[in-house]
Amino acid sequence: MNVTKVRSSTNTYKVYIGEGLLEDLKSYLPKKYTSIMIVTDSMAGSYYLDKAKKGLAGEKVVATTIPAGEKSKSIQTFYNLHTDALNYGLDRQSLILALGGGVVGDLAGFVAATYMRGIDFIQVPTTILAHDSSVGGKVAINHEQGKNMIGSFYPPINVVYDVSTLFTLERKEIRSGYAEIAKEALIADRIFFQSLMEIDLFDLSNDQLASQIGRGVEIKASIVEADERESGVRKHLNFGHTLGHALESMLGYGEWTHGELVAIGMLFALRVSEDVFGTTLPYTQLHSWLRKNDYPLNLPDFEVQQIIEKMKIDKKTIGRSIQMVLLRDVGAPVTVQVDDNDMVRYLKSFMNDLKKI
Ligand SMILES: NC(=O)c1ccc[n+]([C@@H]2O[C@H](COP(=O)([O-])OP(=O)(O)OC[C@H]3O[C@@H](n4cnc5c(N)ncnc54)[C@H](O)[C@@H]3O)[C@@H](O)[C@H]2O)c1
Ligand SMILES: O=C(O)C(=O)C[C@@H](O)[C@H](O)[C@H](O)COP(=O)(O)O
Ligand SMILES: [Zn+2]
Repeated sequence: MNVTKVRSSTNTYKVYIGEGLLEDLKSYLPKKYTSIMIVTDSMAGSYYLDKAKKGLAGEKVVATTIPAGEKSKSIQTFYNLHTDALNYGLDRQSLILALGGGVVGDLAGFVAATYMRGIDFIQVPTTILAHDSSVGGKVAINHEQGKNMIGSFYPPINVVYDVSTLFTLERKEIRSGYAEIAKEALIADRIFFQSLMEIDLFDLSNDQLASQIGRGVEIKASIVEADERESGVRKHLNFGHTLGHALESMLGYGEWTHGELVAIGMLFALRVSEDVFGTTLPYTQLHSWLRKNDYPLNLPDFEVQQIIEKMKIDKKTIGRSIQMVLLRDVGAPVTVQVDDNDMVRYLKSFMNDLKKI
């Protein structure tokens, strides 16, 4: 088992990564709770809820299941979970346990952050992408107008990542998770990035998967420890997200996965970086790898001005000015303000390039 410690302003928590951890889930709880409410979704729950309950044998456990998918990161589901917590009689000594991917983790974490002004929660991620979402304490729900617009920084008390859950993931979810791993590599580790570009996502060994997730978690943990509240370097974890989040919201949440759109956002950010810094970056290499692994790159036609308006609804925006995370080089990210006129030009040229290949 691999254990990474993450220091936050309110607590230090551990990220346990290993196989079969669900079977002994209880041993990762730091104390006795009056009750535990497991929040899961219809897909993750169908595979792993019974296992998680068994791993908590002897505890007072209740469970609530939300519909699978990004649309559940909504104010309505958030409210329903508060109602469930009240109906189940959760008190300030209760625990919320998020069993699922980033949707469950972000949503249940935000419920924990707000229920009775905050109760403990534990992340039990079951997707590859959730190596990113379960670490760092960003919890949120979406607003119709923008991603993660309603939320908080609220660290978990621990993260228990049973990687044996990952073998039931659908292909598009493997792709989605690996887009965030590629992001971590691009902003922090050139050698890691090159090694990723050699893998076939649908022919991964257990060891490859565990070590690549482990490296992703290391990178994420070191950045969030340095800048928990995103006043500086944490913005780099948003590489690819300025466009990615805009597209997610324009496409209506859930038709495309988060990672698929972050992947397109990263290609765009590489193109803009090349222009801004007059350099050559691995755009073509990333593009070929995305194609080889069947990432969808066929965006519908959007008005460039509409995309720009959406990009402005971003937490990095200052005034009305778009801030993008760019790369001076692989492993050398920097946040840069991009002028609207330049953005029109960049987007038009990028959308044309995407159509050509
Ligand atoms: N808080 C953060 O720092 C952070 C970081 C990255 C992404 N996010 C958020 O995470 C969300 C995306 O997370 P996600 O990609 O995990 O999506 P998700 O939670 O919707 O999971 C993807 C799909 O996989 C299913 N699933 C989950 N575990 C499974 C398993 N083991 N086997 C089979 N199917 C399984 C789910 O039911 C769902 O249908 C987005 O909302 C994104 O904004 C947050
Ligand atoms: O942890 C972070 O910081 C990130 O930016 C990680 C991103 O992968 C993630 O999608 C995050 O939820 C985006 O945050 P937001 O503040 O742009 O909503
Ligand atoms: Zn992300």
